[in-house]
Amino acid sequence: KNQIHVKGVNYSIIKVIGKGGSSKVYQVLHEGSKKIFAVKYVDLECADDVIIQSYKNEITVLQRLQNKDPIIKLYDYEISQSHIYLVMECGSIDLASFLRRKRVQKEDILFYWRQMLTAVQCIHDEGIIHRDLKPANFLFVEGSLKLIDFGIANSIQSDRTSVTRESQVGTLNYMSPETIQSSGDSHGGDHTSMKINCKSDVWSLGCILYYITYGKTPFQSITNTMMKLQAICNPDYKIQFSDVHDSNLVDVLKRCLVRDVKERPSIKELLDHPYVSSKT
Ligand SMILES: Cn1cc(Nc2nc(NC3CCCCC3)c3c(C#N)c[nH]c3n2)cn1
Repeated sequence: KNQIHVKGVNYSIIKVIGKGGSSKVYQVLHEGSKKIFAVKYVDLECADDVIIQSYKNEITVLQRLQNKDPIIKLYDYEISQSHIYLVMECGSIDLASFLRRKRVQKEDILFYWRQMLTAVQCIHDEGIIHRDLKPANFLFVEGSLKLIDFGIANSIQSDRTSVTRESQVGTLNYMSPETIQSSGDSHGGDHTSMKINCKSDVWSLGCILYYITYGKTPFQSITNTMMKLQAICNPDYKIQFSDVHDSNLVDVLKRCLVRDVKERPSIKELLDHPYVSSKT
């Protein structure tokens, strides 16, 4: 069957964009308007109440953020006992796939950085902290980067047929030291403030900017998971910052990748940083 019905509206499947454990994202055509959409399908058959609630929370937040430009548009959705369908705007490519394909021109780095900061600032303003930001969470829609999820429900990986799937899902390369350490005390120990918790997303954004700038993430070369986690948390493990054309960019990277949360800049401070504010 190559048709999807959501709230009685017919969509013809064009292709599968990505699939995760129990979810798929399709590129579809709305016959009536001849418009292209993305439909995210979640199979709830083997989902427990916690998973179902996490998807409902993600939808609630997505609805609440609809008036913000850097957030993916949700046009319609359907929740039943067995499935969830989300009809959303369709992007051209996610940032992870884009970065795998080509190196970013140095003059474009600032453009992407500003858009990522603005998108994450949107969710922080709504009291949402992602905690698992990576390139696959950002999507190009008509040339601008938008955030497609908020780290509430579990994520999806792109449908890459190649066996060597260096999947972005579950990658630790963008995880902040405090997230790694706090996930230890499972008795919900994040008594720290929202202000402090927002900094975890700043660390992840710094890792994404590092990847865009240098073509690899700060700890990518450490393949052993245990060793990687230790290096992320070990202040004696010095992250390398080779010089690039713009010393302001290196300064931004160094500030985002400070292990001490209190020393790490906020999104607001990063938007005021000379790298962002000194250019047009
Ligand atoms: C070639 N390509 C075209 C797109 N477009 C697109 N991908 C979406 N998710 C992708 C699922 C796999 C991982 C990467 C994101 C969504 C989406 C959600 N969720 C809502 N709209 C979307 N648009 C992506 N790659």
